[in-house]
Amino acid sequence: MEIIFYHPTFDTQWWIAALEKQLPGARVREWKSGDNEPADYALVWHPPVEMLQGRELKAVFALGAGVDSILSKLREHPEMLPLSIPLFRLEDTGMGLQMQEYAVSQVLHWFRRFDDYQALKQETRWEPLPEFTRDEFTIGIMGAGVLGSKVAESLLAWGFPVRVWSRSHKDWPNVQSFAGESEMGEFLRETRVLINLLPNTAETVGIINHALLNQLQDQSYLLNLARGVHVNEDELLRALENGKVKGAMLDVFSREPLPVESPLWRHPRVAMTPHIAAVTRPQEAIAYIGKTITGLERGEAVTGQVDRARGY
Ligand SMILES: NC(=O)C1=CN([C@@H]2O[C@H](COP(=O)(O)OP(=O)(O)OC[C@H]3O[C@@H](n4cnc5c(N)ncnc54)[C@H](O)[C@@H]3O)[C@@H](O)[C@H]2O)C=CC1
Ligand SMILES: O=C(O)C(=O)CO
Repeated sequence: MEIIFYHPTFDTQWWIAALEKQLPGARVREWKSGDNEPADYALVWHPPVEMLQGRELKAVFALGAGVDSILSKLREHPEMLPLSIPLFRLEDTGMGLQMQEYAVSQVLHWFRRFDDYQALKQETRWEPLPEFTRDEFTIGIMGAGVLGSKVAESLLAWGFPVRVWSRSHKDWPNVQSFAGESEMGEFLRETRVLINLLPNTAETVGIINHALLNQLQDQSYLLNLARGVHVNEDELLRALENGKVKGAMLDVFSREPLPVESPLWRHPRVAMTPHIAAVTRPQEAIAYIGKTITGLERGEAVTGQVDRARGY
């Protein structure tokens, strides 16, 4: 079995050795421009069109959870990957735990008013503030997929009321579930902390805008863990000014790296990280890819295939 590998930043030689160990009998090579030799599988992140175009592959694996960048390239270059070749993505593979760590630490930060105490410290003020209670801290998670479900689980364990909004209703214990546009308003009305874990699709671009933020409770919080294009950043800044939103924690931005002139850098109630909420964990990713390739070779049912028509 021949596997080609391309990632602009990963330690390719390390990955090749680990993949060959996971899949005895497979020959893994780094794809380089000009390599047209046959291959059965391709493992990629931001692949050049030339790498995939015209190849008779059994499957392509994206080395991340979100496939928006590869799907957007495919819209420009549909010849890069015919629909007959399945595209897989990483399902959890260690990202669920990272998202849980991120979400729990940030929600507790706001819940215990550490943002307010930090602001008081700037003014040298010693001032105990009233406590928040959990019943005024309802968590609303947009996107109830692999990662959204993990985040819901961890915040439930901390005793917060949790609700989710996605395409279809979920029957999860102790979680209120809302689905589709018709239930969006009801979902937002009680939400105090909005956590975004939607995929980037034509339907979700710009979804966190003035109209949506306006339906949240006053003095709400936004945690964006998914993609920057989900948030209209100018409208978020306005909501921060008019009191709708009290604080935002952003891991992802409409342009990355975030340009220095963006006012988000300087806003006192915006915190940020540079798109590190959940990174690809090599061992877990390789175990999943190995298991999935073995399943495909045996003709077994596997999970993680992207629905290209749906866009995620
Ligand atoms: N910031 C970071 O470091 C990372 C960000 N991500 C982002 O997180 C996203 C989510 O990942 P997973 O949970 O694995 O995806 P998933 O595909 O398992 O879940 C997506 C969820 O969104 C819902 N959804 C999709 N379109 C919708 C719509 N139009 N209306 C309502 N609900 C809709 C689906 O029903 C599903 O519940 C990824 O697409 C990626 O962009 C993923 C990993 C790391
Ligand atoms: O896997 C993804 O989609 C990511 O955003 C990784 O950072």
